[in-house]
Amino acid sequence: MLKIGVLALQGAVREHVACLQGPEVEVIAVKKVEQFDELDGLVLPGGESTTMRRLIDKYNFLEPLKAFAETGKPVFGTCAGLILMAKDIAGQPEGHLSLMNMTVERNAFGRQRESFEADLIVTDVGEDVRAVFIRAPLIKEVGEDVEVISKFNDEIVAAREGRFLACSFHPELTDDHRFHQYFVDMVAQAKLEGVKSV
Ligand SMILES: NC(=O)CC[C@H](N)C(=O)O
Repeated sequence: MLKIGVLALQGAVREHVACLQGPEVEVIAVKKVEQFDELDGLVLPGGESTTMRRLIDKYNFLEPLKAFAETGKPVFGTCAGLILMAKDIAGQPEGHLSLMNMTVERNAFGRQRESFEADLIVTDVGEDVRAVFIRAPLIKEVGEDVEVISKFNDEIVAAREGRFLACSFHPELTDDHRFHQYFVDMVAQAKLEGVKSV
């Protein structure tokens, strides 16, 4: 049985829990730092990244989150979660968790396109993955070790760097669970291989 946590400070927590739950996965809504110890993988949901960061600081989650990522266990960030994972955020002095070597731009689609849906090709996931974008960020630049796994209109909307996965849309808001299955497979693989020693 794999144990996957969803950071439950703010945002689309319930939806991720529903998508991940399955015969091989126990899902835990993470509300206390002590819960990190039992997890094999972690999802950082969409929501509002500045609010999430405020709550991360308020409840002293920053160091435990970084420590969890350091163990080499997989982390998956969607939308605001992707923003939390980026090393650089355009227009801001520094990133939050700074896990992935990429620069993101928040609210990159402008007011006219606050939310929309599209079918995307996602490497190793599918050719017609339904993606819901809500005040979505874009990945403007990636470092060498980052694999771009999906683009929309030539702009990067999903990427993977080793055991870190991120997308700018909301796979948890559709009935298409292939993106979550891809992450579950990453978690299973990492558990099999063992985590990196810190
Ligand atoms: N749906 C989302 O998660 C939107 C992210 C939000 N625009 C932010 O900057 O945090």
